[in-house]
Amino acid sequence: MPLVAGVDSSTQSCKVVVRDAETGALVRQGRAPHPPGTEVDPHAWWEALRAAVAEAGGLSDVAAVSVGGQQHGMVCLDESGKVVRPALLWNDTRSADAAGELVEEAGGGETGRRFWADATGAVPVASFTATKLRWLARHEPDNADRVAAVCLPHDWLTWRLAGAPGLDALRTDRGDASGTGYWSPRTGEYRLDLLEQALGRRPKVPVVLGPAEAAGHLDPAVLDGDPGAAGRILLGPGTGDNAAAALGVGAGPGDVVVSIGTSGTVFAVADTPAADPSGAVAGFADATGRFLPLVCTLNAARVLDATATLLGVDLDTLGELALSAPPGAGGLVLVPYLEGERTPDRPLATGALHGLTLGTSTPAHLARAAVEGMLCGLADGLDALLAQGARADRIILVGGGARSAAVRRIAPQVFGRPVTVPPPGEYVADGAARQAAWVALGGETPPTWSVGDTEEYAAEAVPAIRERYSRAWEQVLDRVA
Ligand SMILES: Nc1ncnc2c1ncn2[C@@H]1O[C@H](COP(=O)(O)OP(=O)(O)O)[C@@H](O)[C@H]1O
Ligand SMILES: O=C(CO)[C@@H](O)[C@H](O)COP(=O)(O)O
Repeated sequence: MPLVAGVDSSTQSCKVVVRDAETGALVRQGRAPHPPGTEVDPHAWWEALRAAVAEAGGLSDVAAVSVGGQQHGMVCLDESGKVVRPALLWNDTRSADAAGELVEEAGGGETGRRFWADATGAVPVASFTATKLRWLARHEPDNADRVAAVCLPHDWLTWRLAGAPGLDALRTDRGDASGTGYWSPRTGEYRLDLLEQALGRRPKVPVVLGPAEAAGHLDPAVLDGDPGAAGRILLGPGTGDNAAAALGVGAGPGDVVVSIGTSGTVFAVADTPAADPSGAVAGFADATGRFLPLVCTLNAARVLDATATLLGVDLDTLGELALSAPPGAGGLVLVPYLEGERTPDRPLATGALHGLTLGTSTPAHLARAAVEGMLCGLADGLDALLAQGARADRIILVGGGARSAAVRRIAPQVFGRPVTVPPPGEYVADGAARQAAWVALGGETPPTWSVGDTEEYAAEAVPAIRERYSRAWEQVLDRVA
């Protein structure tokens, strides 16, 4: 039984799974935390990956390994392959003005947004790599001048696993390339003109591999591995974490995945590329050769973390409190823009609490409002996805937040549709492992793995929750400068 490994280098932590390549059975796993903040030295991801791999029992017996990673992060390398500055992550909003500039330069307004949606599948927002490069050019010109290559978190980790063999060896895949702002999912080509427009020069970019094309071999020395493994362990192309999650849950036509991690994402696997000039839906590519129209919010599981901290309770108690309050929380609405927001595009916004009365000033009402507010942002994302032609025959709920019973039970009330919840698991790492199995075993499609027994959560829709939220979300303050 050949084994394969999958890595999820996500915002908060690194997770590694080792699975049977043919059946998908879980053999062993490990995890390690990432540092907090929206600017992170990539070496911290490397150390976390090493620790998670060690906890998972090493990689010397696997046939292939693939890395799934948080999307968009700007990893700049100099001529010698050294990291130029800490990476700016997808949730770092300092490049909001840069996003506006890029849209203006393309004609501004509807014209500018349509240009970018047609050229790259998505309208620039602060999350995308291109806007971070523009920020670098404006604010750190000396660093910008040193950039010889730019890549993404998963590209860099794959390259490190290969032994960092020179900038020409950088590899990526369609899924992650589609979040840069300088690659077109429609043509499958880089738009180096747009990269140059953003940064003022054309650094090297990773070669974009096909869905099951190997990125090289693991250098056993880098993980203190068995030297006998040299040249034997294949590296998969890897992909962005959402594309990996789609592979991990086996999403197909008619499925919409809602992932509640640090980010909240709502996405579908599609046969045709999306180009939404409103900017709500990003027309990404997936990890199988298809497309991944996606809506992303900056505020998801951490809204629950923050509310639990505010109330001085743990996450389970927060969930119990939320379920003890009535649907709609008696009119209390939490607008959850704790990190600014990406969808809607309000990078400077802060959160707000509306509808406080003596009656709603209870821990239970606040807990309920937090869960509902977070889900309302995702429900708006679902509507935007449906407006772009996606079908939602089934909604699959994953991510750390899906471990909350309150989230699972309140989601159908807010979405107005039942949700399907696979067993708790690491679906990004699983998707990366499934990609690795595809690379190791070959074939036209990835091997068929079962996710196990899913649970269905159904409930009567409570439209009043979203109606009240829709009147509240615009009424927030921007953060103090
Ligand atoms: N039982 C739970 N109830 C609510 N949230 C949970 C629970 N367990 C984990 N989480 C949330 O999961 C989040 C991490 O999710 P994860 O999908 O691993 O994030 P990321 O991929 O962005 O690093 C944490 O912010 C935490 O609040
Ligand atoms: O920016 C996006 C998608 O466009 C985020 O989904 C990141 O990919 C981070 O994901 P998590 O760490 O929250 O899973």
